[in-house]
Amino acid sequence: MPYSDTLDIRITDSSLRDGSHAKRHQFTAEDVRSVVAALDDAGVPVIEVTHGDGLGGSSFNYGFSRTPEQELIKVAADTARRARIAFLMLPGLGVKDDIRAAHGNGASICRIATHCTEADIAEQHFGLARERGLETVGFLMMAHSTTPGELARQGRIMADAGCQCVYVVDSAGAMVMDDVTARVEALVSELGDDTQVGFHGHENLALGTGNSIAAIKAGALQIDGSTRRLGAGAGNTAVEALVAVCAKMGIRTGIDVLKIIDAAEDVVRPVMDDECRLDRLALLMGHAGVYSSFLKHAYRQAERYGVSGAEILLRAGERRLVGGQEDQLIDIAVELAAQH
Ligand SMILES: CC[C@H](O)CC(=O)C(=O)O
Ligand SMILES: [Mn+2]
Repeated sequence: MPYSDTLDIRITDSSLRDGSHAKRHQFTAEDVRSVVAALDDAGVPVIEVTHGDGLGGSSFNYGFSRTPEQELIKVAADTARRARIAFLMLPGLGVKDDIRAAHGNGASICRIATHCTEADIAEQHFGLARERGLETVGFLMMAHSTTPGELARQGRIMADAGCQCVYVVDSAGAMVMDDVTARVEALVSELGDDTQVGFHGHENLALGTGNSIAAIKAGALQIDGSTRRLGAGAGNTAVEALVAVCAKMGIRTGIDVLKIIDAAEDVVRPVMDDECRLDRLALLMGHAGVYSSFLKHAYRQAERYGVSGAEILLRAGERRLVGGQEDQLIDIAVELAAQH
């Protein structure tokens, strides 16, 4: 079943949200204006804008935003002519009033993220979003760390709470194609036709595009990416590459291949501090199953305590740290410093 009469899948560009991690949350209103204008012109149907850790993420633990995210959401909504603006929130970090404010500022898609075994903490937020007429998406993060069956059970909790599309989120970029297929198929079979399934990939094993195609073949109708891979870790699936591959495969995305390639080079790259690279630490994240947004934190603590960033990440993987435990990287660095 296609996404709609005109699209086989719907792509959400996350460069102004997941890319916030790579920018250490320093986006300006002008960055958002220029990127949204270019993506909108290329036909990207959904653009996500928020602090990297979602509404309310601007904090000591995650890193303070340069520009208040509600202001960025408003700029995005005022700039987009066709694209819809989405925001992300993690229950507890963001609160219900943040959802109301984002809606008031022009966003129309509410994406709620939980660890992959904790969907129940999002029930009231899905309820509020649906009451307000927002479209809803659920993000089951670190999906590599649980079984397809458990993921399907968690997806059912989200769907029953009002979620209209449940995402398999490969937060650590740790999945290979068969892992994606098994998880997407389990969710599709649990949720049936009433609730869609999505996939959000990271490039830590260089499999973002391949994994996204595996997800589409298994029945996913919504796929995330970031133009120029602007995202945490080695970045997200490159939207321009995914669009080009889909065009070759006859999968309709509604995005103009040449325009999105130009947007990546001429508009998004100049906004980035650096390319999102598949370097030693990023690859280790995929290998050890570490949350992609820990990358900049690992660099910072390695430098601060004079220890190896690679060792910090390997220990984080052994401890199976989850989002929100960024401060544990400090503990690990202190421990390593004491041992050396
Ligand atoms: C909210 C934190 C995180 O960056 C969400 C996400 O994109 C992921 O888990 O990959
Ligand atoms: Mn991500």
